[in-house]
This record gives sequence, structure tokens and C-alpha cells, in this order.
Amino acid sequence: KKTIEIGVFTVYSLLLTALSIPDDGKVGRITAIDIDQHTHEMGLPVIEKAGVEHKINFIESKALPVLDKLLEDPENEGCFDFAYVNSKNYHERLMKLVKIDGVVVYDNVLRRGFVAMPEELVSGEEWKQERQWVIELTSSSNRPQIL
Ligand SMILES: C[S@@+](CC[C@H](N)C(=O)[O-])C[C@H]1O[C@@H](n2cnc3c(N)ncnc32)[C@H](O)[C@@H]1O
Repeated sequence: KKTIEIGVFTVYSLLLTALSIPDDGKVGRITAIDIDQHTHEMGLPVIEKAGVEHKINFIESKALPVLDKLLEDPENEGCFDFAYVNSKNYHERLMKLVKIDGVVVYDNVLRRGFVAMPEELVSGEEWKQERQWVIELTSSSNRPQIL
């Protein structure tokens, strides 16, 4: 019901979330953050056509300050059911904001398939670290679920 999306771009995934959550009459159930308002505006006509604009609270900003601001209010801890994100930089904060039985979806984490390869086939320290992070993240039993 209550979701957060970091990195909206031209609203492809945001539209799907907005169509999927129930329309319970409450506005702004999706907190959508992007540093670039222009790409969001490109997708806005589609959001309007789908009739889901009222569900979205778009914030033009870098994501970290918004997440920190949310966490200043203890009532926001564990308040999100779902998060959609494509960078590991927000992980620690999202673990506080998303409820215990919530779901965090990481987009773009297959990292050129490196996560499925033996480490010796992965070239570059940065990619090795990314690979290791994804493996640890997805094999941990921590809640919320990481998809
Ligand atoms: C790969 S796109 C997101 C794709 C989108 N989720 C979709 O399904 O189409 C990444 C987006 O992250 C945004 N972005 C990059 N750095 C950011 C930051 N520090 N805070 C918020 N948004 C950021 C970019 O402006 C870009 O729109």
C-alpha cells in the first residue's frame, strides 16, 4: 500500500507500482524520488492517462537527504510495504524504512551476470565487490525480503 521508489527516470516502474497498489482514496502513497525532474515530466502524461497521479508524491532531490529526513521521524520506521531501488547506497536506510515483512526490489543488480560467475572470472576489484555484496544480500535471512 505504501511504497518508495528511488530513481524514477521516465516512470516505467513507477507506473506499474501506481497501477498495482490499491486505490484506497489516500493520496501520495508512493514516495518517488529522482534528482532529475525532467525525465519524470516526460512520463507524467502516461501517469495522468492512467489516472494514478494522486497516488504519487514526487520529490526532486538526491535520495539520501530525503531518506535521512524520513528517518528523523520515528513514525516512518517500518512504514513502507515496498521499495524499488537500483543502487546499494540506500540499503541501510531502507532496512529501517521498510517493514519487517515488506519487500525491497533491487533493479539492475545482476551486474552483467557477474553474480552467477566464479569470482576468478570477474575482472576488476569494483565488480568483485559488487558481486560479493549481491551474493551476501540475497543469501542472508534478514527481513524484509530482497528480490
Ligand atoms: C536506471 S534509472 C531508473 C529507471 C526506472 N526505475 C525505470 O524503471 O524506468 C536511474 C534514475 O536514478 C536517478 N538518480 C541517479 N542518482 C540519483 C540520486 N542520487 N538520487 C535520486 N535519483 C537518482 C537518475 O536521474 C535516473 O532517472
